[in-house]
Amino acid sequence: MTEVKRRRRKLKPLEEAKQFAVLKKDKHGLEAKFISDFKGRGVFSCTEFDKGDFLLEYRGDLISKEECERRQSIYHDALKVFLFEFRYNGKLLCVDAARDDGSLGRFVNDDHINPNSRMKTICVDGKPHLCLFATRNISPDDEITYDYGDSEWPWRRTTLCEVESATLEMNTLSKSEVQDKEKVLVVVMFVSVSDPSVLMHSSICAASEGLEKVTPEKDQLPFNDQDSSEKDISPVKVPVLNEEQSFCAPTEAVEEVCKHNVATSAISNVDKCSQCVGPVASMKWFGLRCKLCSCFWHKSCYAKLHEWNGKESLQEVSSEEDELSDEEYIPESESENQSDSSEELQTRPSYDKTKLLSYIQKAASYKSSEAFRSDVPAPNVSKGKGKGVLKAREAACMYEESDLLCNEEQLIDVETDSDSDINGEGHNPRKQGSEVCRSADVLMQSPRSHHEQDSSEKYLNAERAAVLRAEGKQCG
Ligand SMILES: C[S@@+](CC[C@H](N)C(=O)[O-])C[C@H]1O[C@@H](n2cnc3c(N)ncnc32)[C@H](O)[C@@H]1O
Repeated sequence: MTEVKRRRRKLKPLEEAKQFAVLKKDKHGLEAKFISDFKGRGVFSCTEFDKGDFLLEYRGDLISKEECERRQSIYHDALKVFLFEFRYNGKLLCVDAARDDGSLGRFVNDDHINPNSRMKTICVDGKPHLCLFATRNISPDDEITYDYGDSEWPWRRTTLCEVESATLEMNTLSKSEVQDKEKVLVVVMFVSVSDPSVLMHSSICAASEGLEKVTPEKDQLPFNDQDSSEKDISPVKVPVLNEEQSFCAPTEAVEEVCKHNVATSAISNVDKCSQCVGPVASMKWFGLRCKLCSCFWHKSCYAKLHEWNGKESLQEVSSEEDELSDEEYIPESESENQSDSSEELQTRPSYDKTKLLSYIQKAASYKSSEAFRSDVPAPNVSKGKGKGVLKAREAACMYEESDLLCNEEQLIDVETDSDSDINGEGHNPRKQGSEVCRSADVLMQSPRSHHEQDSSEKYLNAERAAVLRAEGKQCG
């Protein structure tokens, strides 16, 4: 909070205007707000929480280590930050929260000095859920933070020593400039990484060294009693992925892997154009998003990149979007889900429709009953199996948090130690893959009702997930 308040005083008018605009609010007294271009969004309390209270779940697809690595290789850097790797029962797993499902867990920032919460795993039906609990009393307006672990995260490099060496290297700043704390941040960003957006590129490798086991009151848990099976997990010592793997994401590699399938989209200002890494000022901007790899571009940048005649396609998008230029500032602060209109373009540079269709068909032909919650009916599953996938997801989205059940003794610290295998279980990717994919859909619930969510966006998300599954062959 201190940093936030300090930064707030020095903000320019536009920054000031967009800072702390509420982006999302949940019903449990938390909300996501934009903090700064440097830190992005964060989660803030809008009520009192007591030490030990459950705060939120880090929701997303529960995937295997192999699938995590695969997604890392195709994801845009801005999405990699949502891959949360942890060790559970001797297995390396990952929760991928890249898809914005409306939940707030994906926006919680790191604080290794004075965090106010801690991540634990809660076992439900043998599947881990990452849940955040308050480690001290939290007041309204406090930012919720936890310790991402003992990696050298770039944003932690704000010591004077680093700044001084940065100054020497750059040989451009005077001593007095370095003493300005506001500039210190910029210097560190500039020296630590050549591209500031790389700050958003690291996977979260959760560490929980020295964490004690916590047993909260039953009513503090997001789940009710069911299927108690306590897991003992050793603490983390090494991050699962080293920085090189986590931070290395050349655009060229993404280009090679993905035959982009772009759609016009309202894009959050923390997501930058893959080509020019802009814009820096808009709250939201209109551009193109690849539905497969989730790269973003200005239309003009994309056109240049692919020698594509953007104008031709622009005629085919909705008139509402025609009125907006690429970098146009959109003053309203709103939930991304609400505003993310994804209208597919008719003309695409390298879109292989047959291939995409075959991916979706492959995905649909998986045992869908296994791939989704067994207790979630898939109403009106008719015609194409692809549609069935969508319906099942919609049904899953209707479930509330309280529909998931868990015993209080199922609470376990999150750890990412790759050395230990407590239960002596061998790593079985295939079995694990099918297990985790089913579980992934348990986790894919939205706190909003399915009526509130834009159905076309949900379809696109389901489609993208189907493509990812088909490519990964993890859910067979
Ligand atoms: C899971 S995301 C958290 C939400 C993120 N702020 C956003 O707006 O999407 C992790 C990313 O947030 C940023 N972040 C987290 N903690 C931070 C901190 N203490 N200072 C600056 N940036 C931070 C980093 O870019 C990191 O890669």
